[in-house]
Amino acid sequence: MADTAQTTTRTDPTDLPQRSAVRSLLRLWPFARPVRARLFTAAFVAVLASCVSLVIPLVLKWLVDGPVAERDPGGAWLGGAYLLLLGLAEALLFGLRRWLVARPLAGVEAAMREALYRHVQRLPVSFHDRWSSGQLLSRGTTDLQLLRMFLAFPLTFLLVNGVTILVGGVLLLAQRWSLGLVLLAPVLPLMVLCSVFEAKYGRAARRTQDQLGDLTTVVEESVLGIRIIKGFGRHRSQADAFRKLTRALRTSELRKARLLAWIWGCNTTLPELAIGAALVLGTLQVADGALSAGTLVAFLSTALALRWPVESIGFLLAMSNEAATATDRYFEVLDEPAVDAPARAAVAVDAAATDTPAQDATAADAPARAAPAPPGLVFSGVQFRYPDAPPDSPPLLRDITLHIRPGETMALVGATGSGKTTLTALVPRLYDPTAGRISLDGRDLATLGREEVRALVAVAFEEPTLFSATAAENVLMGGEDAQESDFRRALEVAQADGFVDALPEGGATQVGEQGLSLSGGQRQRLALARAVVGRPRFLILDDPLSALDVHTEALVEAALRQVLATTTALVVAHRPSTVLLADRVALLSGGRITAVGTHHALLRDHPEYATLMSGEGEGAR
Ligand SMILES: Nc1ncnc2c1ncn2[C@@H]1O[C@H](COP(=O)(O)OP(=O)(O)OP(=O)(O)O)[C@@H](O)[C@H]1O
Repeated sequence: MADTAQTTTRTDPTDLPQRSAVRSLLRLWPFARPVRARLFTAAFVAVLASCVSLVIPLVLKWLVDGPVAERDPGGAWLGGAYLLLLGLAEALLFGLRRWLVARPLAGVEAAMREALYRHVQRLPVSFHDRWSSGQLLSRGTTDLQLLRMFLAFPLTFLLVNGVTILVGGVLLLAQRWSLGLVLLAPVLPLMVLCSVFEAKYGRAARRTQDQLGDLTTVVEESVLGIRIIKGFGRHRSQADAFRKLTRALRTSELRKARLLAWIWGCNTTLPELAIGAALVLGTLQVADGALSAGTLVAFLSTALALRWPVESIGFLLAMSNEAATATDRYFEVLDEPAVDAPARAAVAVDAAATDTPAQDATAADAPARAAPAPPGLVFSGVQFRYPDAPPDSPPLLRDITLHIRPGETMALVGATGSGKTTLTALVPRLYDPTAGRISLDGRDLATLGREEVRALVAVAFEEPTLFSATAAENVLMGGEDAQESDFRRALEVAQADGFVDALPEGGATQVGEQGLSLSGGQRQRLALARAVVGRPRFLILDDPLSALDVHTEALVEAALRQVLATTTALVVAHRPSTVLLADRVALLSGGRITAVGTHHALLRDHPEYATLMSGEGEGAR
């Protein structure tokens, strides 16, 4: 996880490339496009409402210079009625705007969340190795909420305020240009201050949102690892880690608040000073008889009507910046290439990027490409290095050449950390080899799409992962078209039928988050049932019986033997009992397959294998 800090927890936003908030926000267009008609109508309605508010000072001018000056009560009532109607119209228009955007924007948020979730499912495992779950969670929740709020509020109001300030400025200049110039004097300095604010706030927002992601990771790990935390009494250290992050987040939030207070202060003070100066000048002009009282009232009412649009600009810019940061964070995930497509071209590129001289990789590949691969599961000159491994380290797997014939079961044996799990992970294309080729019944794995691979290959890992669903749903995940009879057969193979039937609602019983309401052995048996339910052509089992007691292991092995007889299987084995399920055994050592043969032949001829099987090698772990 060393890279996580670099890739996903960018707590130093100065490392980030300079970005334009507008360019970032424009990337939202494809999602906002379907509701563009509503968005534009809502913006138009809001502009209209704002312009209505600017008519109010003009009615006031008419009222003061007309009915009030002429002491005409009928006119004054009429003026009052006009003002009431205008106020009502403004309120109704703003209400209409809100109604227009609320529902479609909830839809935009849902569509973006769905797109993110779908994409995350399709991303390679190497992506998930690098990214912490908290960073993904915060992008799918808080960041998307920020985006919905931006589309609902700041996006419209930046436009509305801009138009209001423009129209108001023209009205001010038209009413009394000299006073208008006094009022508009702060516009330029405010624009400069706002652009400085925007740059600073953008960095602060990025830092905060990344820290929120880190915090989510800690909370999630604490919840999932609550048994370990309690078991080892790690409450205090966990709480310390949490407190450290919350303090860092608090510091960043305070910085944002300080910046906001600063721009809010400037946006309030400078216009207030200008209004004060205009009031003094205007009063002097009224006293000199150069200006009517009605014009001064209208002028000042217009100026006051412009106060909120000017003051709120800092706040709207802050929200827009947070939305731009949220957009960047969202697209950082969405821009990652998925692995649906066949990877043959990628393999060629990756091979060139490895430490192995290009001609070596090509040499290893060449025969495999020239001759069609035989049926079964074939590894030809396969090389693999984890993407985040140090660049000067040798590949974890080198020149793996192995042929598992159709219907054959091959056990894979090797010391801890020798790369057995990694080798098996290449078959369902959780990772792609950095060189060489794997073929399934003569078809190059790298030319198969994800769906095709899933249809051919099933896996059960040493660490069984279950989902918060029913026992049956967990098992049936292994075969889309599986029937009730397949389900029963899979349970029998995994010796899971007894305990599943004894659950309160049988197969329909919820197994709890990650299946934690079941024992380790029960989870492992359900995972095994999931692997065999779809009658896969190729079966990959990574030490699937490790959590079972000796008696259950013997029963599962007996049933598994029948399944293995009809499929081509690669089984990672640590114990002789599992090895005996296999027709032949491959010994993985130093990143290579150093021996292939029957269990007894290897025991006789290979001291390393004999040591591993005797359990002495395990002591070296
Ligand atoms: N996602 C990863 N990124 C980088 N290195 C990894 C990753 N997963 C495993 N490794 C490294 O690859 C090596 C082989 O790991 P692997 O899990 O394949 O071994 P194994 O033979 O299955 O071990 P065991 O028998 O203990 O299960 C280890 O040194 C491990 O640290």
